[in-house]
Amino acid sequence: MGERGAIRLESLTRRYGRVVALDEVDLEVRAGELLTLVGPSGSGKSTVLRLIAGLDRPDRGRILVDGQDVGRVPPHRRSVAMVFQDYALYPHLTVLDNLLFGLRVRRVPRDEARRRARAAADRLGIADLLDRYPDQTSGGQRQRVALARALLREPAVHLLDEPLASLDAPLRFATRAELLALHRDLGTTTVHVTHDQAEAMTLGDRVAVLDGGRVRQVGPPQQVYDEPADTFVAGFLGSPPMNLVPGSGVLGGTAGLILGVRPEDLALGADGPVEATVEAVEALGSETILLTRCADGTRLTVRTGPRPGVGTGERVRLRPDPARLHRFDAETGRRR
Ligand SMILES: Nc1ncnc2c1ncn2[C@@H]1O[C@H](COP(=O)(O)OP(=O)(O)OP(=O)(O)O)[C@@H](O)[C@H]1O
Repeated sequence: MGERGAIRLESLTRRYGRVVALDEVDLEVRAGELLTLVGPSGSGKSTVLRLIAGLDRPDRGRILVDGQDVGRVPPHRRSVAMVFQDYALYPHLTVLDNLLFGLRVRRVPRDEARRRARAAADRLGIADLLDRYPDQTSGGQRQRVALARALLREPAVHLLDEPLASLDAPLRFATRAELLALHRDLGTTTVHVTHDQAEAMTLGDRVAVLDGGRVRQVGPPQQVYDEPADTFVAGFLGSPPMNLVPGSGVLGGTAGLILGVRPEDLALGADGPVEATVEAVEALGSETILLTRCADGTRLTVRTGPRPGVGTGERVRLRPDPARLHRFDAETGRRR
């Protein structure tokens, strides 16, 4: 476990006409690691997965799996299983036959194939659905079937393209925990694409942030959150995003700088140095988001506890945590 499936992308470039989907991407996924890939729509996340799976070819650059250049290896020969958001199950086959399909193709003996399919179905809690057709199951169940099918291939690499995106919130939460447990047990190298902030923060050993076909930052999620490499990452990871204010504005600093402070690092208090007016209050139950505006027009988002006791139109004073102020270069956006 955990010894195979190391991936190395070297200067990977993919253009579609004039669109540069990936621009000289260098990225390493360690054997046994779960890496989450996040970024806005169109940033190139799916393209990374398709190239690793061999479903598409790069214009430039190399893909190494366990040190071997897989550029000329066809998809079915790559030890890679991909799970899509839309499951891609065969509608005319039962759940069991969907699970058996890949094993049959690989000529696994019938009894062994059935035994393995049942074991995977048990593992994912779908053992009582084996005789149903995909359209007789729920979205969450279908997702589990797709995951079970990927498991059965026992690949060196799992590629998951937003596998939880179509699940409702409670199911998503439960399935996320299951995915994590599964990864811990199997130790299969996994690249997980997501839009979801919570998945980005909790699922991976490391997170890679992609924007415009370039890797902006790679690191353990908490580290990327605490020390974003540039204003893009600062604004992308975290919800609501970090407040970014030009230097010499309400957060201090000097011209040529952009200062950043996360909503949870702005405390409400009578002696706070920043004065603002509350424009909107979002009570989320466990916490409250205040949208405020300073006299110079700067908008600051504040995250505070439930029932903060302030309403729309009220004046508040805010104290930024000085230890949690971020400084970026106004010109390059890079962290300073
Ligand atoms: N087959 C294709 N033909 C033309 N353009 C494409 C093709 N596939 C992807 N692109 C373009 O390449 C860019 C990257 O696409 P990709 O699907 O990798 O983004 P993504 O980050 O996965 O987006 P999303 O989060 O919306 O799925 C986009 O601008 C997209 O429009």
